[in-house]
Amino acid sequence: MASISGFCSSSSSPAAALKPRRLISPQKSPLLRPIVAPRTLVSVARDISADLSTNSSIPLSPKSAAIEKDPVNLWRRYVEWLYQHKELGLYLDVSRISFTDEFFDSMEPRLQKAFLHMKELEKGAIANPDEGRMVGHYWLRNPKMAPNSFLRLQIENTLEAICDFADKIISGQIKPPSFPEGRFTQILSVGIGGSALGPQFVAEALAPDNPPLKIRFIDNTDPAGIDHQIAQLGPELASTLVIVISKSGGTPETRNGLLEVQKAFRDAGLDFAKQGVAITQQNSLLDNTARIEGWLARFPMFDWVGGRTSEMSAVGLLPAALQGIDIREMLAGAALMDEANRNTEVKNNPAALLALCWYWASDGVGSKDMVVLPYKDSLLLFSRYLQQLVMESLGKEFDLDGNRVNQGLSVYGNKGSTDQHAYIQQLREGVHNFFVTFIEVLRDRPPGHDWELEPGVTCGDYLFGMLQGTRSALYGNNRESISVTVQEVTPRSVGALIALYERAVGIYASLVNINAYHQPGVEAGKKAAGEVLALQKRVLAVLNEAS
Ligand SMILES: O=P(O)(O)OC[C@H]1O[C@](O)(CO)[C@@H](O)[C@@H]1O
Repeated sequence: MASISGFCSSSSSPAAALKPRRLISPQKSPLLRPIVAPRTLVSVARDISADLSTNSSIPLSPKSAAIEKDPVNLWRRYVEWLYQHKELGLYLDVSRISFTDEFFDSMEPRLQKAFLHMKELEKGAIANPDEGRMVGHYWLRNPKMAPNSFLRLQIENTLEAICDFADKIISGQIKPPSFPEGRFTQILSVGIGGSALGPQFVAEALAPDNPPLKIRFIDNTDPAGIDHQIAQLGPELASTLVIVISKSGGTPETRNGLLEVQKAFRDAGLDFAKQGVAITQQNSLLDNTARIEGWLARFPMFDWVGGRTSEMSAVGLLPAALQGIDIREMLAGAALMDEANRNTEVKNNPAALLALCWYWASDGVGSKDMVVLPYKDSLLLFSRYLQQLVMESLGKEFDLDGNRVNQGLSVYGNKGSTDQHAYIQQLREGVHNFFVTFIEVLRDRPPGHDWELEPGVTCGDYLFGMLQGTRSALYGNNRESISVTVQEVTPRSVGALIALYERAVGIYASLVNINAYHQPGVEAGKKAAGEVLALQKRVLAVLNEAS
């Protein structure tokens, strides 16, 4: 590709140069390995000075009895189990999940088996027997791992095409047809499920304050919602790029969204085809429609990428690139994380550690929900994104041997410290049916922008304090938690987070012996909806005949 502008270029992570304020130097602690999430140290120090054993107001279940109450032992557990990815600046603290050594030993052979499954998957095994397809989202960030050169080239060429197209749209080389002096200013993304959640999460997390193109989403068949999005665009409909995303190319909600938008274009006297872009599988209904109608562009969705793991395919990369997000950095972060997750030593494999914690916390049967609490506004949609990734993958009626297991792991969450003033009350004192994942971001603001709103205290210090305080208060009442810490929210760290959870889901599915890569339950709902619509048509026909 001739010219790749900033959003597609690869550069070294700004996190490398990060020096957050008021951080404890790791060198000051002889117990620490070279890099430790420095603010986490503050929290451990805080726990050492607190007598956690006096906080418990709920009788201990046998499992809760494993919760480490001695602050010094908790500290040792933290040091022993802390996972650090130095290049990514990512830390995983599982010390507040109280799995025992016996549990760990008993899971080790199953984890080794899961690693073999993942290896087979990456080599191109048919991992979705229902649909007879491979599951290759890992190849998207490391095309060399693709099982053959045809697939490798497909991935590389698509990435080049995305960068090239985004470059031309942003630079104004490709112009809106009825606006020859201007350039495209808006994206209207039409898609649902995996064809919306990743792009929504990434837009919220990474889009700059003034992106080259602003993005809006139609992700439902709610007429009022659709009207609202179109009304908000107003005259800018003329400079809107409409990206219709559907792997299957036949999802009814997405089709309806497309028909509604096409009508809005007709009403405004605009030629939709010249502003329409399709992301879908080759020869799908959507692909054929876009080809026959001569849409502005078409990008492929591969059959070996599932909707919920499609963020690093054209589904996520094209909208991100158009918003000025460095997609090569996202891919680099994901590739680094994938590499870490190929480590067969469990302690050094963050996805395996996560899967192990989920299994312990939910008894391997989903008995507890996963509450995801990012303490960063821009990560607000992470839990919503994870909801599909985790629940559509793990929520299965049968295991791989055909036994009825009704597996799953429920995910919900919003953000800290906002939720402190909503449902944390119940988490601390109410029904004990969850474990928490805290997502901590060390960087408060870009360097040079912070200020002290009280002597010695910034706004970000409050956020940090709320996270540490909530975690300690929950732990004091036998509520377990995992903490994931990143230096800052960058394309690289977001790519790494996505890859971390994708792999953890794959490993967990293997631990509980289910197929993570199909969604038969969703099909049942779609079929039932089709029957309702068919019935409505018959009723209308009868009424029309009668009148
Ligand atoms: O991209 P498509 O084919 O429109 O599907 C959208 C979503 O529908 C599902 O197939 C079922 O809800 C999801 O797995 C998928 O992400």
